Amino acid sequence: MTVEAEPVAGLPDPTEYGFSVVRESEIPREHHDLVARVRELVDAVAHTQAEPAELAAAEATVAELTELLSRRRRDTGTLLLHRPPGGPPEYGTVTNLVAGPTNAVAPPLVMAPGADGELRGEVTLNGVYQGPPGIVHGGWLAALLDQALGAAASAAGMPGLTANLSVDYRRPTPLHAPLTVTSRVTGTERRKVFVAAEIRHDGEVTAEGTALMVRLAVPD
Ligand SMILES: CCCCC/C=C\C/C=C\C/C=C\C/C=C\CCCC(=O)SCCNC(=O)CCNC(=O)[C@H](O)C(C)(C)COP(=O)(O)OP(=O)(O)OC[C@H]1O[C@@H](n2cnc3c(N)ncnc32)[C@H](O)[C@@H]1OP(=O)(O)O
Repeated sequence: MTVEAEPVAGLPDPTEYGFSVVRESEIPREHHDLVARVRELVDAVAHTQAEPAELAAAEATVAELTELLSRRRRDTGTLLLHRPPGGPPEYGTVTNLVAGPTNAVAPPLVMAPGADGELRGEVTLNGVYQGPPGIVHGGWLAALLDQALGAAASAAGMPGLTANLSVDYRRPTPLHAPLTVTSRVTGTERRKVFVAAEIRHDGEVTAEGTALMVRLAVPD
């Protein structure tokens, strides 16, 4: 494959384009703790068989908390700046659906370089991510792969948007079980970055995907 793309030497400062940016270290520990609790809450709400009066009491309590937390909100597009040791700075969104540290819907998936030059992450999904009984929803697996694929391009200094994504589901992916996600860049051509990723359970590939990421064009 022709190698014509070059890593983005220095992305422009996103704040110059109207983005808010937070560093990972700026998110208080208490916010991480709250997100972890809300993840448990989402799972509890999904599975509860509480009595109607208990449900009504819980609803009132949650409404109060929502009001409290909504008094000071971040911009939805706020970027999270991650500075991996030895790698280029990477931007994601702080509320990214798959990896956002403040998004209680995100498992989250954290990808980091492995010994073999791949990106690697571990994730365990609870019943909130269910499709068929006991099995992870295929759309969610596609989301995990998309994130891992985008992260591979970003970690190589070539962040972009997914232009296309192809997923093969090889085996049912179990809930409540540790999953390993791996991804890497397989080739580049002008602004096109070709990437591949896998999800494994117990060493066996349950889903794999390839994507074309088109590198961000730096605005004039
Ligand atoms: C300003 C400072 C910013 C700082 C950084 C900020 C943020 C960082 C952002 C993100 C990166 C970080 C991590 C995110 C990680 C994961 C998140 C998951 C990924 C996503 O969730 S992402 C959302 C879903 N995604 C979209 O929302 C894309 C919608 N879409 C478009 O925005 C355009 O469609 C685009 C940009 C894709 C291309 O548009 P474009 O105008 O820039 O480029 P163009 O069309 O010229 O294509 C160039 C070459 O790609 C070929 N090409 C294009 N499309 C193709 C296709 N489908 N199949 C085969 N080839 C294709 C052409 O044929 C040409 O090829 P060739 O070079 O050979 O001529």
